[in-house]
This record gives sequence, C-alpha cells and structure tokens, in this order.
Amino acid sequence: MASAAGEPKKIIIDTDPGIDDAMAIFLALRSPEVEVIGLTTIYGNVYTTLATRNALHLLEVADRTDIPVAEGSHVTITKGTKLRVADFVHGADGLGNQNFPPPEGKPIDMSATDFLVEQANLYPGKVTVVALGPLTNIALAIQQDPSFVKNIGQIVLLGGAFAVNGNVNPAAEANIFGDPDAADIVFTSGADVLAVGINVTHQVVLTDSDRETLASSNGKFAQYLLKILEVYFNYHHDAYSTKGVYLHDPTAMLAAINPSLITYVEGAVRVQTNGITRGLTLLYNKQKRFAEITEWSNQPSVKVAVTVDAPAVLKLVMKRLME
Ligand SMILES: O=c1[nH]cnc2c1ncn2[C@@H]1O[C@H](CO)[C@@H](O)[C@H]1O
Repeated sequence: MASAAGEPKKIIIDTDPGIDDAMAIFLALRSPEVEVIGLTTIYGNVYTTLATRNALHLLEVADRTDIPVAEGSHVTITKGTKLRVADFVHGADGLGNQNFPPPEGKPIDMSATDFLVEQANLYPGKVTVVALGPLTNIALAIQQDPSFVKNIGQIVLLGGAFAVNGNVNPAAEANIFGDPDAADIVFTSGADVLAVGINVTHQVVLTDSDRETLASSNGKFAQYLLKILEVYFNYHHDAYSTKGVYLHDPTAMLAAINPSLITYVEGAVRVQTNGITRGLTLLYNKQKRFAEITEWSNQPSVKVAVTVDAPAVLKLVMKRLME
C-alpha cells in the first residue's frame, strides 16, 4: 500500500468543513506523501451547500484552486432530509463564525459520486478516499458502480465508536449517526476500509498550550487555524473535561498518510440503523464461530484502528501546520 518513493498517494477528501476538517485538508496539502486530487463535499458539520462553499474557500486560502471540488449529496442514502448538523461544534458558518467572504470559485459540473467513480476507474487501485463526514457519497458510489469497491484503493474513514461511548449519544459517533444506512453499506461492501473511530481520536488532544505554540508561528495555515479554533476550543471546554480539543479529522488523515502511526484489528463491522442505538458500530472479531448465522456472518473484514501514536500525530500536525 505504501507508494513508491517519489510517487505520492492520490487522495480524495470527502469532507464537511468543519474546523477539524480544515486542519486535515491543510495537513494533506502540506504532506509530500500524498497528492490531493479532489475534494467532495457532504453534510455533517454543516449542510452540503455550505460544505462546498467552505471547501472552495479553504482551497483559496491555501492557493490550491487547481484542486477540483465536487458537491455531494444533500440527503441521506434513504433520501432522509432531517439531517443532524453540528453547527454547535463548529459555528454557524462551520469555520468558527469568522464571516469569511464567499469563495470566487465554483464546484465542478459533476456530482461527488460521479467524481469518485470516475477517479477510481481512471486510477484503479491507486486512489485513497479519506472520508471525514457521513458516508452517503461513498455508499452512493458503491451502489452506482459495482466495480468501485475493486477500483478504489482504500477508504480511510473517520467514524465509529468502537467499544466506547459515542459523541452524539452514548451509542453513536457523529459521522456514522449522520447516515447509518450508508455506513453499513460501506462496511459490508468488501472494499479495503480502515475505520478510525473516536476510541482512537479521543487519544489525540491539541491542548491549550499547543494552541499557544501554534500562535507563535507566523505560518499562513497556523494563523488561519488559530482564528477558527476558538469556537472549537470553547465547545470542548464546555462539553468535555479535556483541556484541549480532539483532533478527529487530522488523525484520520495522518492514518491515511502514514499507516504506521496506528495499529488496527480486523473483523466484520455492522451498523445499527434504527432504535435507541441507531448509529452504533459493532465489530465482530471473528474469534468465535457462532452456532447460528448472524448479521455479521459471511461479511467481509475491515480494519478498525485500536491504538495511535498520539505524540507522533501531534508532532506532525504541529510541524506541518506551522511551517
Ligand atoms: O459532540 C459532538 N457532536 C457532534 N459532532 C461532533 C462532536 N464533537 C466532534 N464532532 C465532529 O464530529 C466528528 C467526530 O465525530 C468530527 O468531524 C467532529 O468535528
């Protein structure tokens, strides 16, 4: 899976920017190991229209308007329109209530799903999707093109709460809760999936003192992020007892960039799609052969991250965003 030296791994970032999405996107743009070939957008931290606007804006901030943005689904895979949007985490604009001017650019004239399918076909086995929001676009690509799961290199997703409490409620993590049916399609698709859940990302905390260190850099990205991080810090101070913020999306991004930063186990993952535990992710480690056929039987294995080298992740985040 590691690409040959000098040949960066192609990635598409499926994103709902989002403060930690902004960090992850900048991180990818500063990482020589990967080449960002497109952004696709999705609801989650904000509605899809705003996600597209923010994706275009972030690429303009980074002077990377050469990277295409394809707009994704406005509804869940079951055509649900009652979306859960986490503006209380990221601000009403998704980027820390900074009232940035609207972007000059426009999304390409192609849906996120069409773009994902096109790129997977163009570079079979070579494209990694880093999915940072609900999995609707990815599930639609799987449904649209039966060869997508074979053509896509890997799907690294930020999602799930494996054997820990969720962050929407005790059962569910936000990205899976956003579209549990889509998540179940992705987990059972047979694609090469690596799930980085909040059991892992809650180990990676950017502290108040790290934020001060970030402030000491006059790098473009560090200065931009400082502004938008205020709202994210305030939310974490209120909601959690942690003295800092969780680096969800940056950790998933770095797991895609450098898999040696995490360890994982393999097994079948199913997602609860209704009831009080809607959005729950449950891994079957295939240790026991059950007497009965279960909903996990004969399902393909996926990788589920279990440990992370948090100091190394934090160091990389700081270094690359401060340069
Ligand atoms: O408490 C929360 N509720 C909803 N979404 C959250 C919360 N905390 C973080 N995120 C957002 O959801 C993803 C990780 O689950 C991340 O994108 C994070 O920014």
